[in-house]
Amino acid sequence: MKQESADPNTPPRSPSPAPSAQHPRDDGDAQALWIFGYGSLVWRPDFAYSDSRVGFVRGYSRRFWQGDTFHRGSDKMPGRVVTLLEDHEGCTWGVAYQVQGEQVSEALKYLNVREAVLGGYDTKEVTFYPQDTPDQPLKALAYVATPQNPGYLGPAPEEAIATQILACRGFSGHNLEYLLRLADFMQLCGPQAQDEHLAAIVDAVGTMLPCFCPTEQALALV
Ligand SMILES: N[C@@H](CCC(=O)N[C@@H](CS)C(=O)NCC(=O)O)C(=O)O
Repeated sequence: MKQESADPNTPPRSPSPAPSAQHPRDDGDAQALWIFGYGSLVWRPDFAYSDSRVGFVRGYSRRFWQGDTFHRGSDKMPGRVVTLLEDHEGCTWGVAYQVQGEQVSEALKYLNVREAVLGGYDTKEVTFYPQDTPDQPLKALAYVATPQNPGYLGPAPEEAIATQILACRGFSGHNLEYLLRLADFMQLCGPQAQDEHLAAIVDAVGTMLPCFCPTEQALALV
């Protein structure tokens, strides 16, 4: 191939090595990200993280308004899981997880499947207030199911939601486990963490459970 004649006084310029995926530019900009969980992520993050904080986000309320046909339900009997509803007066307690370096891509890849592909959730940036340092809020990524996603069920009376939860199960387990593990977390957060919607559903489940749990007498008739 004919070489272009170069100026004999100018040495050929060797291209500077571009940063590659294997050797990203080390300009001290280490990747770090906080991920806010307020439903199953509270008790089963299932991704590697470097740090975690209990705390809350303002301007959102948690609602069991997302249908789930995989983790806690089926196509015939969709379960109910939580999403965040924009609510100026709202406050939702959960856990923020810090992922760093390679944990970032691993966590996002995993959550994209678990939350977005299988769950219908979108990502949204929220401001998270750690319980211990509410004066030092953090930017965090949250997975929110909007009314535009096909699995969205929207509002229903808490008694109806409780009935649906009692009747459903999916690949991750019974929908009741999902409800009670979240209620357990809220108990641990202490009296300042209130969620009236969650408490009303737990109360409705407690009222209905005897009807779902046959007595010894009823079992004897089987
Ligand atoms: N995005 C919320 C809710 C997440 C959630 O509950 N997603 C469902 C997908 S429909 C899930 O991962 N379920 C796993 C399980 O139920 O164990 C969170 O941050 O916790």
